[in-house]
Amino acid sequence: LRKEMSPQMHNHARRVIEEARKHYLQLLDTNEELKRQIKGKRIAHSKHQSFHGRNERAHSISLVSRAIVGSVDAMQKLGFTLEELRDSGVYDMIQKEFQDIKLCNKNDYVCNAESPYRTPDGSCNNLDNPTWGKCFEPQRRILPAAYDNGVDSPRTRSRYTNRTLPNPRAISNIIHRQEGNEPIMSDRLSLNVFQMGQFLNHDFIGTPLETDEEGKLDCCKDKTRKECFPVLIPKGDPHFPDGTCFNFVRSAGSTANCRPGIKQQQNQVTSYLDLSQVYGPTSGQEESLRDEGYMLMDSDGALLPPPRRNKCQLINTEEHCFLSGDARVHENPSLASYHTLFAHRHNIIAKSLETLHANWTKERIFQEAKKINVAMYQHVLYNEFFPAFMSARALKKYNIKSNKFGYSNSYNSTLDATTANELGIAFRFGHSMIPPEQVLSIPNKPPEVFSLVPNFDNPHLLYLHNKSAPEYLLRWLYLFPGPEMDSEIVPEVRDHLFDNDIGFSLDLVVLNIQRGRDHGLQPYGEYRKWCGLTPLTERFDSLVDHDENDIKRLRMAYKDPRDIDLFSGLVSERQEPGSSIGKTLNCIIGSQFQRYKQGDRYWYENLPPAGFTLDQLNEIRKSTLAMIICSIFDVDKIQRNAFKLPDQTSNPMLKCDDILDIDFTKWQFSFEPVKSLGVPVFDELSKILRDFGAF
Ligand code: HEM
Ligand SMILES: [Ca+2]
Repeated sequence: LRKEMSPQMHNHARRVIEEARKHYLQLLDTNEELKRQIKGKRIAHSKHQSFHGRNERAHSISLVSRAIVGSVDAMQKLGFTLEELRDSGVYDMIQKEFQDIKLCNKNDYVCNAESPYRTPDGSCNNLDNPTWGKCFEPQRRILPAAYDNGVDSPRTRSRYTNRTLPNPRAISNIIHRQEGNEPIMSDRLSLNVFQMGQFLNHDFIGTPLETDEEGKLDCCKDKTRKECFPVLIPKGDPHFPDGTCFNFVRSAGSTANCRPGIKQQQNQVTSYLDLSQVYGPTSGQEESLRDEGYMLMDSDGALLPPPRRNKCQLINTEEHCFLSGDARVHENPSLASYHTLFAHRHNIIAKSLETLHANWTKERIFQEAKKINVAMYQHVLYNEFFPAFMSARALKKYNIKSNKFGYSNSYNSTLDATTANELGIAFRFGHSMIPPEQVLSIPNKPPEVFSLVPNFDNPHLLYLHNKSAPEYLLRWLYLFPGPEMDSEIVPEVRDHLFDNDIGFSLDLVVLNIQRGRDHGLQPYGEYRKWCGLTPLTERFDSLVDHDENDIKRLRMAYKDPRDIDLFSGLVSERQEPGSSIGKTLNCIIGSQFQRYKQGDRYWYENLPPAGFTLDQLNEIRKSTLAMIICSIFDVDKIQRNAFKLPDQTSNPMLKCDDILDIDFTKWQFSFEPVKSLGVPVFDELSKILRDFGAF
């Protein structure tokens, strides 16, 4: 029976909502972006402020989302269920109250269905749902959220026993501590799996944090603030002194048309695999990274260009930070070398196109080069990267590998490619593959080894050897093995993450576990069920996909296996035969990457005008990471598959001269994007008709 809401209650609801609006808009007092967003209403007492290191738009969206979720929470506290609030018109009242905020009105998309090129922000990829996969939208969920209060507060208790969940640092110490002096190394995979993994995740997810007016919060001081979820370090910690605390700031939310509901975390990058980490996830950012048809580089064309303001750790006044499509670019030097690689690759493609087409506009050169660059990257991911560590069973089940011939015919406009919240935690499995060092591998010289810790957020290594370091870092990434995917995490990120001069640091594992709880994610066992694997019981022998040693550690950390946090459960899983990761991880990764493929209208194997002619597609299909590296650096030899270690029989070293680049003459004839006609016209119609065969 539906609970009726009395008129008094309605009035009360209105007051609660107005209060929420007022409260949060006051917080926005200093927010320039939001002031632009509020039509016709001026907020008083504006104070000029510069916003260090945060995306203003993401912040505005998160504040509006807080006001809306806050209203829902306040009403729920009065004893109404979410269904009752929806059915009794309270949701409509909330939505109306926020209608004048432009951020809440996203129904005005005019999509060009014939455009051969993606939008930078991912809008209009799905023509029926133009915001699917767009940046600043809420993350998708695989399973419903399990917030303590049902609306937005972190999950802190067992849903089975109601006991408080174990402390994340205690879990980290018990399950994720590295036992030996060195991590266990893979005998199959090169470090490129680690580095492509991090580079790739910055393409599909970027979860902004809640911030205060200054853009910095001290949650160890202000423990009770709504934006805070600090982690107290248990007594007797082997690394951190007693009584210390990790400053954990909660993730920011997003609004989805300001529809009232529970908190959903925001994604401030595009979900699609569109190299948004290179080109930027908004048209404004893309514009600032461009040099007409080319990508901007630094003054001698070797490294990425300088940003307007340096915000990374610089140790040398002649050096600068990097302007890139993603602010995380200098997280470690080998990541920056990947960004450099793909920016250079764009320019090589642009040059080839310009040579073929003197009459093309700069815009067309840029867009076509970007389209080819993204296509090659997608091909490398799905045919080299994933097959290197996923199981053959999962590759098949989730339709990961590409067709050998013809178009893929797999686009499904009902499949939402928006990144799942759960993937943002699950894909951190790569944290167990982080090496403790960064190495410059120079031919015929001993390797130059640098500790990782002083190189977080510091681009200095890239400048070494006259800026040839990106090449030497990459040489290290393909010639050397990476740490095995397992539950052990190197102390460089488990004890020394972002170590500063005064010895303050973080534990990446703690962030992973606490982040999952912050997002209200359900525990590991629930995702096993979703994947069709055997459910967990209160007995530890129900962990059938874990080895004895890992079960021992899990048992020490958790009272009940059903409470095991998603990150810890996944990285400690036994590897599926023929794969470097376990069954549940294969399932979560496979199902999302199927969406990135089949839910992307611009997937490179789709029909033109979004895709390519068959001749062009067949060229793209020759792409390998080795080919891309050979085309940019002065490398003599490289193994065929750069994600796997060289092996005389199965993965031989090849001369770069023998690895042919794609043949750009196939772009002699291309779809002409003519907007005024509303349909694409062709450079040479007969050629295209032959390609299509069927037409
Ligand atoms: C030296 C290497 C790396 C460092 C220092 C690093 C550090 C970090 C940090 C500090 C965060 C934010 C944690 C939080 O507050 O919740 C993060 C998030 C993440 N990391 Fe890493 N990471 C590294 C490599 C990798 C690799 C190799 C992968 C995957 C193969 C990966 C996947 C992720 C993912 C998916 C997220 C979530 C991103 C988001 O939601 O915005 N990371 N990492
Ligand atoms: Ca993207």
